[in-house]
Amino acid sequence: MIYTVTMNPSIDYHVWIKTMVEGTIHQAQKEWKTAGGKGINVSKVLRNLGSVSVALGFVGGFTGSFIRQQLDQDGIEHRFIPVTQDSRMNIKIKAERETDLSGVSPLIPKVAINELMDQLDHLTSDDFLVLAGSVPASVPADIYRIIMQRMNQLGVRVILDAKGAALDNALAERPFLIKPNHYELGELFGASVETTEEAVHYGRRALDLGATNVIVSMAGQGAVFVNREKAFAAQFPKQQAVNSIGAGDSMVAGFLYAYTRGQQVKEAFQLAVAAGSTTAISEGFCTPEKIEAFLPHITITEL
Ligand SMILES: Nc1ncnc2c1ncn2[C@@H]1O[C@H](COP(=O)(O)OP(=O)(O)O)[C@@H](O)[C@H]1O
Ligand SMILES: O=P(O)(O)OC[C@H]1O[C@](O)(COP(=O)(O)O)[C@@H](O)[C@@H]1O
Repeated sequence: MIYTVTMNPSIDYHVWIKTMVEGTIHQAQKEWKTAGGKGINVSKVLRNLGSVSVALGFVGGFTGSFIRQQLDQDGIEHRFIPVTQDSRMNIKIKAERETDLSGVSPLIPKVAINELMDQLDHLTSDDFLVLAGSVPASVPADIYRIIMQRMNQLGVRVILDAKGAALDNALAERPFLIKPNHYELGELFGASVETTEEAVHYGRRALDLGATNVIVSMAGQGAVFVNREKAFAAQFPKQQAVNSIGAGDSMVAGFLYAYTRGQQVKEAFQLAVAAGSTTAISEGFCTPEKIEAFLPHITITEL
């Protein structure tokens, strides 16, 4: 089974305006509201692709009820732990450029964290665990490292999609896969990662720090995959992004979907790129049909 953990779920409020002018009132042209947060997005894309997963994490208040309802409607099993304060709302303003405003996280009491740990202690070596997204301020900053230490004892493979300290301090626990974007990878090493060569170089340094497989996403410029045996670069024709929110999460889901069906890392990487790109260039998340149509446009080069 695949489990996803979203420590900090959200309602993502996507709103389209013509032009953003600071200090003025804007009339929205279009809007939509979805249950968000990186682990939840991974569960949604896995569901689109036909894979079952269980979504875990903390939700609370009226926003938390919305998140639960949406997952119920989508047919995604969830075992969220309730907290008292409202789950956050993240605003995604789409004008000439995209501007994000991430809301304040609810307080997560220690008892809720212990409950999550109890849930995770039931996982087995057949399971994959996705730890994705930010960690609320009230949760220990090294929670991913702590969870991974426990998962290593159980033989659970962990996919870690985090940045900053949450990524840095968990790498030594040997995540099965990490998927930083090129900024996040650069931040890890205090470097700038702009080119394929730099992505491969710093991706390999992440292997030295403990990661088993690394995908470096580079938005519209492509992506890179490295592990101890292989290195690949993915290229695709330049496209206008329509909605890049969840593109990275779609990559994680695409890789997992293919890998858990026995595909080799090269094919899993290609599917990851197709999933990320078709999410980025469409309004909703990727679908199997869109992925199928996009796959032939991806060139994978072994480096
Ligand atoms: N403009 C675009 N055209 C095509 N694919 C895109 C575009 N922007 C993002 N993608 C796809 O989505 C993936 C993840 O995007 P990226 O922005 O790097 O990740 P994140 O959402 O984690 O920041 C990229 O590797 C690529 O496959
Ligand atoms: O937990 P974080 O890092 O604040 O990210 C949460 C946000 O990221 C998203 O999961 C989108 O992530 P990506 O665009 O990186 O795939 C949104 O749904 C959510 O609002």
